[in-house]
Amino acid sequence: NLVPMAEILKKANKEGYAVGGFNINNLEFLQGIIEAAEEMNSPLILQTSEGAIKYIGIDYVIGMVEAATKNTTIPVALHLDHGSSFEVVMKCIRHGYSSVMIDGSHYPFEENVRLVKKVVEAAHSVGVSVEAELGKIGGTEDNVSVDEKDATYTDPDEAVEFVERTGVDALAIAIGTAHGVYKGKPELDFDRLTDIKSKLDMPLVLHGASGVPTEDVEKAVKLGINKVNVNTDFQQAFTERIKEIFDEKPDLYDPRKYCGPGRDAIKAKVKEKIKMLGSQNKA
Ligand SMILES: O=C(COP(=O)(O)O)N(O)CCCCO
Ligand code: NA
Ligand SMILES: [Zn+2]
Repeated sequence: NLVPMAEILKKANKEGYAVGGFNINNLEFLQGIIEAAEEMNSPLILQTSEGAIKYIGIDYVIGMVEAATKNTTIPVALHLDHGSSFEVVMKCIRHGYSSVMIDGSHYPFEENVRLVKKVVEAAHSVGVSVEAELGKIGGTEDNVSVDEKDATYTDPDEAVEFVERTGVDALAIAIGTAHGVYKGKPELDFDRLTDIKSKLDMPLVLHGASGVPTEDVEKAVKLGINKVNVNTDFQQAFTERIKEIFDEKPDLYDPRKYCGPGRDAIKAKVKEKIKMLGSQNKA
């Protein structure tokens, strides 16, 4: 049984820690992530991008997550990451997602407000939580892509107006992170985060956390980030372990012999992230 993301993030905001928004790409990601969270007694936000839903199939996503959470004691939300339209959001809600992101950050402000407001009314009417984004983070992942020159930081005053007019449960902000692998060292605008948090004491979300130094993520959490999205680091952990396996045994052909160790690598990396976010024993 799933819980609304708002519940998980309200507690995180109150107690000053962050919860992982960890993307699932296949069975092994789901198993590695849920096992790590259970062993760390941590709340968890499982999330799928639209690309992952296309790859896995939404019925499989729901079926696998149902199996994964059937006997769990930790609170788990199933969240649509970077929902691109009202229609996709409604499809996920209809299939049983407990939380959705509607990402209107590439639209003009008024259009973003209009779209998000519409999603919030529909989602909240059936107890589903909503995340939106204001400002644009850079990088490319799946079909989410923003040129460096188009990346824009979140304006604190705009953020206040945005939240008042939409009623979102969580706001993804742009303070210098980017999706995917960084080219240079990311420089986070901690003053901007402090300013936004002082004006909006609500759950704030950091996207693009893979490749951000641990101490910078820990500082962002201290300053008020309550959800941290991670995908690339887990994809790299999975892939690097499998490459190692094939270096040792190039003639392997049983997928369990390399996807199993890949799963273990994800699990270990998830535990590191949970420690970084401070959500251990917060279930
Ligand atoms: O913010 C993130 C994760 O970013 P990263 O992969 O840099 O950790 N995501 O939203 C995950 C997937 C994005 C598009 O599918
Ligand atoms: Na990143
Ligand atoms: Zn993202």
